[in-house]
Amino acid sequence: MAVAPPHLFLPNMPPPPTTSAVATTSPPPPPLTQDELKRMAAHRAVEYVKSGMVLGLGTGSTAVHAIRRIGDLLREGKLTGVVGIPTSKMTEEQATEAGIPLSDLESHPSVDLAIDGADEVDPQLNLVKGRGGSLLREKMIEGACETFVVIVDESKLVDHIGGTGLALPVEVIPFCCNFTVERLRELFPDSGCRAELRRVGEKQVPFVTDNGNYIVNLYFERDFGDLNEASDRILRIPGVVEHGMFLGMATTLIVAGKLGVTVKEKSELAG
Ligand SMILES: O=C(CO)[C@H](O)[C@H](O)COP(=O)(O)O
Repeated sequence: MAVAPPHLFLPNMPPPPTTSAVATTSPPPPPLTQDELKRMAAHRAVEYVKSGMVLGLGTGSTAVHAIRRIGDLLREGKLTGVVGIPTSKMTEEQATEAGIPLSDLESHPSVDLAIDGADEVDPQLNLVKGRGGSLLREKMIEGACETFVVIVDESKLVDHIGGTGLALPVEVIPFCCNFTVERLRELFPDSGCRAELRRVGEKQVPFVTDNGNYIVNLYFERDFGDLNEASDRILRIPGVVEHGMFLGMATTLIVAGKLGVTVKEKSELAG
C-alpha cells in the first residue's frame, strides 16, 4: 500500500514512519502552494470522467488543471469519446490546446458531468462564481448537467456566501449600464450594498464578458438574508442578465487542503 508523503496525510493511507533519522535531520518540505492544492482537487474530480461522456469544462485557474488532465488521459488512450462544452472562450482555447473535442449545448443539450471552480462555497454547496467573468455560460452549461463537481482549495470555504466582503458578480447589458448599477445599489439598503461596474486596464474601461456584456460587482457590509429571495430580486431588474450565485446546483464538492483531499456529496447534506 502507498505511504503518504511526510507533508501530506491522505485518507486511506497509513501515516509515514516517524522514527527514522531522516525525519529529524531533513528540513520539512515546503507547504503545498495554492496552485498545487487546486491541481489535487482537479485531478480527483477527473476520476469521475468516463469514456463517452459529454463534459462541461469550467473556467479559471482550478478548472484548467482538470482540462489538462483530461487531455493527458485522452492522449494516453485511457479515455475515449469524450466531448467537452467550454464555459468561456479562454476554456475553449485551453481545451483545444489539450486536444479535447469540443461541442456546444445546441448539439449536446444534456451534459453528463461538469467540473468547475468557485469563488465561495457554503456548507450547503451554494456557490459564488464569476469573479473570472464567465458566470452566464457557466450557469447555462452547469445547469444542464447531471453531475456538477465543484473543485476548490480550502480558502474558498465560507459560512455564508456573499458575506466575505468580496464581490458578488452580476452580468448586465451595456445599454444604460449606470442606470442598472444604481438599481442594483438600491436593492439591499439594509445590507450596506455597494455596486461597482467592473473596470480593467490603465484606461479603466468596462470589463466585457464573452457575451458582450458588462459585470457589476456587488459588495455587502452585512448579510443580505435569504439567498433565493436575493436571487429573485436581482434577476427582476431589467438590464440584469444573470448573477453569480449558483444555488443548489453543485452535486459534489472536492476540497484540497493541507490535510489532503475531501469529497462531499449533496446527497449527504442534512435536510
Ligand atoms: O467562476 C469562475 C469564473 O467565472 C471561476 O470558477 C471562479 O472565479 C474560480 O476561479 P479560480 O479557480 O481561478 O479561483
